[in-house]
Amino acid sequence: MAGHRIQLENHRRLPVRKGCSLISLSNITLEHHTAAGTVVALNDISLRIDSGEYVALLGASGSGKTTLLNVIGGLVLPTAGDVEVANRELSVLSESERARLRLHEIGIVFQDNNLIAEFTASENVALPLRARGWGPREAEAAASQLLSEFGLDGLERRRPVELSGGQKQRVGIARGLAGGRQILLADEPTGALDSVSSRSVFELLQNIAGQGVAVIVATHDPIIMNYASRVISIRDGSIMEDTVRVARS
Ligand SMILES: Nc1ncnc2c1ncn2[C@@H]1O[C@H](COP(=O)(O)OP(=O)(O)OP(=O)(O)O)[C@@H](O)[C@H]1O
Repeated sequence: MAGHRIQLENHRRLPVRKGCSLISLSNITLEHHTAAGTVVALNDISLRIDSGEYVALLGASGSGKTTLLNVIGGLVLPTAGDVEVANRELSVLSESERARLRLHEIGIVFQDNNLIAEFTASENVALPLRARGWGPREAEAAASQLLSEFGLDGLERRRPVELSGGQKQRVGIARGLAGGRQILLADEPTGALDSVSSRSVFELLQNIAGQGVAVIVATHDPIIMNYASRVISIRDGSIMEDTVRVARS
């Protein structure tokens, strides 16, 4: 589906404006205390990410990429430092308030896409909308619209097992954005894909960022360098390099 330009008709158009701070991390440290000693997963990370940015987090295995996504998504709280996401300071929110913030503002996409096997593509995408209290018809209509914008016309009623790896990832991304979330976090979204499907997914994410969403992708896949607008290299829990770049795609 390379070259398919999404319009995100169904996406909140405003107030998502390019260049507004959506994520702000100040002096974040995250330590794990294990029987074998303390592991410093993140070490004094400060970072601001704006709407419309397409950020690639690159680093070796164990460098802290997933931990950083988890901190931004409010799935774990840091040992020290402040995290502000979509104008909310995460440390003062309860776990359920953070879950609610994710439901409204933060989509998360994983390597194995985490789609519910028994649900159709549109039911999977409708899930977060139903959780937000949308009626079934309204949610499924919005889901179908989003799937169509993502080049999945005609596949709405298929179950995950009846979709290719790339199609499943598109469904997962559509679910991540359903309802107009402003932030999309993706952890190795192309880890299980061939290079053609990987390009297509990275291009889709580029288009999504072009609509004002802040897209942050943790990956080992160098193909992302052709698409991301900013590359952050992490080593041993610290930012080694943070480069804003012009995508070449
Ligand atoms: N629950 C935990 N307990 C102890 N150490 C942990 C825990 N979770 C992660 N770590 C450690 O924190 C560090 C960062 O892990 P993280 O999963 O963020 O790395 P990563 O860059 O995402 O790796 P990969 O590319 O392999 O997914 C690693 O040293 C890891 O072993």
